[in-house]
Amino acid sequence: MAAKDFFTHLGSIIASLMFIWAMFQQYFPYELRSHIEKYSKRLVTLIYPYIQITFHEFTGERFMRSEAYSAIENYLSSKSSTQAKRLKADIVRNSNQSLVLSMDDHEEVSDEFEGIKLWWSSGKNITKSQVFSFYPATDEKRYYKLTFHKGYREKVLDSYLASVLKEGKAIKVRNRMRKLYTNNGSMWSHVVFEHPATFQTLAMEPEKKQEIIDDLITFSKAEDFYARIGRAWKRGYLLYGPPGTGKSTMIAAMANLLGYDLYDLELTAVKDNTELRKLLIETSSKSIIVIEDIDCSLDLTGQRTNKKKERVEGGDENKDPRQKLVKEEREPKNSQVTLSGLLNFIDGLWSACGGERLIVFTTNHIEKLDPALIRKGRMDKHIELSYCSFVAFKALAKNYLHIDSHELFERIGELFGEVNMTPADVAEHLMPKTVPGDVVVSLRSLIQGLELAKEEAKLKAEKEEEEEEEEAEVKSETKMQENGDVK
Ligand SMILES: Nc1ncnc2c1ncn2[C@@H]1O[C@H](COP(=O)(O)OP(=O)(O)OP(=O)(O)O)[C@@H](O)[C@H]1O
Ligand SMILES: [Mg+2]
Repeated sequence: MAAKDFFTHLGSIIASLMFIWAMFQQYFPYELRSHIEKYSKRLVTLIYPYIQITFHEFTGERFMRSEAYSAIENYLSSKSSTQAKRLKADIVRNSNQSLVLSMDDHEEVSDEFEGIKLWWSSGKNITKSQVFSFYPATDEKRYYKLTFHKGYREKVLDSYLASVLKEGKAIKVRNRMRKLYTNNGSMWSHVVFEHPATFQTLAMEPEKKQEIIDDLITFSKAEDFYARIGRAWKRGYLLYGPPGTGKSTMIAAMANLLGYDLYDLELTAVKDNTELRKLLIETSSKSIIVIEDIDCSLDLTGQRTNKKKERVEGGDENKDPRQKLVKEEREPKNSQVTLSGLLNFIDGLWSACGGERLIVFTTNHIEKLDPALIRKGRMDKHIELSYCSFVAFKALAKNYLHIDSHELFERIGELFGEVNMTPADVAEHLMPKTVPGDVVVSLRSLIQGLELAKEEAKLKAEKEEEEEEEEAEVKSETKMQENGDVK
C-alpha cells in the first residue's frame, strides 16, 4: 500500500510538471517539444509500475448504465462495507427490501486475488454542461478505477476481471426481486414471488433433503461443465407422491435456494406446440419452469396420443411410436399441445437461447405417465415425496412448535409406524389452536388424528377383505354352476 501511495504521489508530481510544461511549451520549438513529451511519457510508465483500468458508469449511449460498472458495484459492496470509511446506502427492491452499501466517491478498497493485491477506487468527473438540463446528475460521471502492478497484467485481465464480473452478476441475481410468472394463453404475466418456504422448513429425511440441495447447487455452478460436454444447461426434476406431501412447497424452496424466477406453466391454457415453444423461448435465464400435475394437465400418458394417431392412421399398432410422434408434430397448428411437442422442448431445442433452467414436473400418479416423458436425460432426477415419517414429523415439530422432544413423541412415533399421514395433515394438527403455542394441545390433536386414521384404515382393510371374500364366493358359485351345467 505504501509503495503504491508513493508511486501515486510521484505520478501526481509528474502530472503537475507536465501541466506546467503544457503552459510553457509554446515557447519551445516543435521538434524539441514532441521529444520532451515522448520521453516524459516513457519516464512515467517506467517509474510508475502500476496499471489502471477505468470503468465508467455510463458508456456509449448517454442513459445506458454500464453492465460492468453495476457488476463491480455489487462485487465491491461487501468489501466496501468492511473497508471504506464513507459509504452510500440504498434499498434494493427485493423481497427483503435489504440495504445495500457501496463506497462513496473518492474512497478506496483493496482486494486480493491468488496472491495479487489490487485496489479499487471510486471517483467522479464533473463536467460543466453548457446546456440547461433537468437532470443535473448526468453531468457527474462516476467511475471505478482498478489499480494493480503491471507484472500481473495477464492474470488480472484474463481471470480476475472475469471473476469479478461473474460474482458481481451473481450478487445482483441474489438481491433482485424475483418473479412468479403465469401464462394466460400464450402470454406470461408476473407478480412478485414471495413464498416463505425453504429447505430448512421442508420436512423430509435429512439425507434425502441434503442430496437434493447438493444436486441443485452443483447444477447452478456447472455452467462450464455443461458447455464442455455440449449439453444445454438445464436439469429436469420429477416430483411425485400423494397430495399434500410437499411437492409445490419443494418447488418454492428450490426457487428460494437458487434465487431463480418461477414460471408456472398451465399447459391446458396453451393452444398448441407453437404457442408452447413461444412461451418457453420467452422464459429468462435462471428460472424454474413448472408444470404441475402433468398427468391432469394434458393426457400425456401416451395412450391417448396413440389412440388419436390410430384414428388418423387407421389404427396401425405395429408402427414405431417414435414415428407416430414425429408425424404428429406436423399436424395442423390448431391441435393441442402434444407429448411430442413437450418432449422436443425438454430435449433442448428451445434452450438454444442459453442460460440455466430447471424444469419441474409434479404428479400424483407417476405410473400413469408415458415412460418417454420421464426417462433419464429428460427428467434427470425423480424425487418421491411421501407420507410423513417420524423424522419428518420431528422437523415439523421443531418448525411449528420449537421443540426437539416431548414425552408424547413416543406414542406419535409408534403411530407413524402403523399409519400413513401426509405432512400437510400433520402440519394442520400442529397449527396454533385455541391457545396459540400450546404444545400439548397440538400434539394431542395429532395423536387423535393418527388414531382416527388408523381406525379408518383398519375399517377400510376389513371392508376390502369382506368384498374380496364375497367376490371369491361369487366366483366359486359361478364355477360350481358352470361345472353343474357341464355335467
Ligand atoms: N414436507 C413438508 N414439509 C413441510 N410442510 C409441508 C410438507 N408437505 C406439505 N406441507 C404443508 O402442506 C401444505 C400443502 O403442501 P403442498 O401444496 O406442497 O403439497 P403438494 O404435494 O404440492 O400437493 P398436491 O399434489 O395436492 O399439489 C403446504 O402449505 C405445507 O405447509
Ligand atoms: Mg401441489
